[in-house]
Amino acid sequence: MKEQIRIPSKENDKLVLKVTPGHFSSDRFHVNYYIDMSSLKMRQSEAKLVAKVMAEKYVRKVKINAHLKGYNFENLIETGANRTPVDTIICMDGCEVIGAYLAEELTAGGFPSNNKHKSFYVITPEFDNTGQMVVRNNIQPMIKGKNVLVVLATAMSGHTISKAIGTILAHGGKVTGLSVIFANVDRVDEYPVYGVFTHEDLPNFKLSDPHHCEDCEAGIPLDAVVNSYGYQML
Ligand SMILES: O=C(O)c1cc(=O)[nH]c(=O)n1[C@@H]1O[C@H](COP(=O)(O)O)[C@@H](O)[C@H]1O
Repeated sequence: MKEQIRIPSKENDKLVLKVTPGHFSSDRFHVNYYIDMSSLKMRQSEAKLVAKVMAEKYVRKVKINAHLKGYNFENLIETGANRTPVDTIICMDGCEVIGAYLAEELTAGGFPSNNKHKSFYVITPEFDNTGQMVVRNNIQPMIKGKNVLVVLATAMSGHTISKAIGTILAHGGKVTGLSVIFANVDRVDEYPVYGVFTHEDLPNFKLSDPHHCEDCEAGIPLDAVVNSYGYQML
C-alpha cells in the first residue's frame, strides 16, 4: 500500500476524504484506491459535518448580505423552494450516526415531515443471506407511503442503491433522495445520487471486473481485501 492522500471536500474544506492508492479486492470488484471512511462515519464531529453537507442538497440556502448600523452581515438562509419532504432515512454501510445528524439538520432546515409524530425514522435495514433487503412487518409502516432518503458510504456501480430503490418502491415508499459519502456514479435508475465526494474528486479511480483487472494482468499483487467495514491486509 502506498501513502495515504487527503482530499478536502469542495463544499467544506474541514471534511477530508482519505484514500490510499494500491490494488484492492472487494467481493465484486478490484479497485485502485482504498477509500477510508471510518472517521467520516464514526467520529462525531466529522459525521455531523458530512450530514450538514448532505442536507444542503435538500434544503436550498441562499446567501444574503445585509448592512445594519455600519456592519456587514453575511448569512445563509433557507428558502422554501424545492424542499422535498422526508419521513424516513435508511442508513447502510454503518452510516447511522450520519443519518441521525442528517435528521437533525433537516429538522433545523424546517423540513416538512408527513409523519404523525413530526419526527424522522432512521432505519438500518436487515439483509438476508442472498443480499436482499428484508422489511419486517414492524418496519413496513416506516416505508409505506413515506418519503424515503437513502444514505450509504459508497455508490460504486450503484447496484446496492438500485436494490434499495426496488425494495422501497415494492413496499409503497417514495424515493426522495440518495446520498453517499463517495459517488462513483451520478444516477441510479434515473434518480440522482448526491455524493459529498464524487469521482471528480478522485478522477483516476478505477473499478474493475476481477477477471479483467489491468493490475492483475500486469502481475501486481493485491494489497488488501476491502469492504464497507474497512480493509484487511493480505
Ligand atoms: O464491497 C465493496 O465493493 C465496497 C468496497 C469499499 O471499499 N467500500 C464499500 O463501501 N463497498 C461496498 O460497496 C457498496 C456499493 O457498491 P455498489 O453496490 O457497486 O454501488 C457499498 O454499499 C459497500 O457495501
